[in-house]
Amino acid sequence: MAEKGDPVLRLTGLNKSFGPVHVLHDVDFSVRLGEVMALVGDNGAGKSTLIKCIAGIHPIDSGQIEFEGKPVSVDGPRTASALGIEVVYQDLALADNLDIVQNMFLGRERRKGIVLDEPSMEEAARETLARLSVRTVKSVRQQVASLSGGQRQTVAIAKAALWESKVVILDEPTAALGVAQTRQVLDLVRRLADTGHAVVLISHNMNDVFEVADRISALYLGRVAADVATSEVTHGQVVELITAGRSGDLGLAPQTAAESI
Ligand SMILES: Nc1ncnc2c1ncn2[C@@H]1O[C@H](COP(=O)(O)OP(=O)(O)OP(=O)(O)O)[C@@H](O)[C@H]1O
Repeated sequence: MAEKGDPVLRLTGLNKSFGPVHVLHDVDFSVRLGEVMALVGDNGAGKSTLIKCIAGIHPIDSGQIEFEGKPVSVDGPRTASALGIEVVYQDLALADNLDIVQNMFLGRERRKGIVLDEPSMEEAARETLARLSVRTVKSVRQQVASLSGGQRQTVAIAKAALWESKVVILDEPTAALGVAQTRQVLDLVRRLADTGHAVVLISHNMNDVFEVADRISALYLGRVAADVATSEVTHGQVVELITAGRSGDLGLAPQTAAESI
């Protein structure tokens, strides 16, 4: 049984090209249970490509993916889900015309015989929201169309946490939110890690990153420019890593700072 602090997902020497375009170069990346790992990088650095490789959407060209210490082949989104990897994409993929319970169980409904087991799904949805201390949602039977941006993000994150997931990848979860809603979502991101998940947070917002991340992995033109503890770097250094692939006063050569776990 994996425990908090254990490496759960580890990628080594990952390469990915689209035709002649070599997007990811020998990428090493890992995340542990109980930690928030920020994945940062400029537009086009390869963040989305990397998470899509983890989520089984893009096949990798070379490299290794280990899950709970064992090499795995993530050959499709179902394989990723079965391992316990969930991705919350920016568009959230929630159905407006359905309520929170229906959204959280969409495509994975529980049945009792031939009918849907509504009480059990409702209870599980409520429990998950309570476990994550979500108080902003009044009723789990509320239509998603009636929720604010922050509440929608909360539901999408709780949905990812519902499925015995171990790794939850969040793509810019605060991008469209105001100050108060950002605060709620960041608190939720932290609680997700504190309740034992490994969280990967893609963000362009340095305040968010410094507020919730334990570690930062910076991608620059498809290469890992640094993999460092948040406490060991400044905002300015991370901005340099993102924009120049290195930070003079940090003294890190690409990938030499990657922690071995
Ligand atoms: N399906 C594809 N076919 C060809 N090239 C692609 C494909 N997907 C991504 N790329 C290229 O890969 C590079 C990395 O893109 P990616 O979307 O992974 O970056 P990103 O770091 O997520 O950027 P952003 O912050 O803008 O979302 C870009 O040059 C992009 O044009």
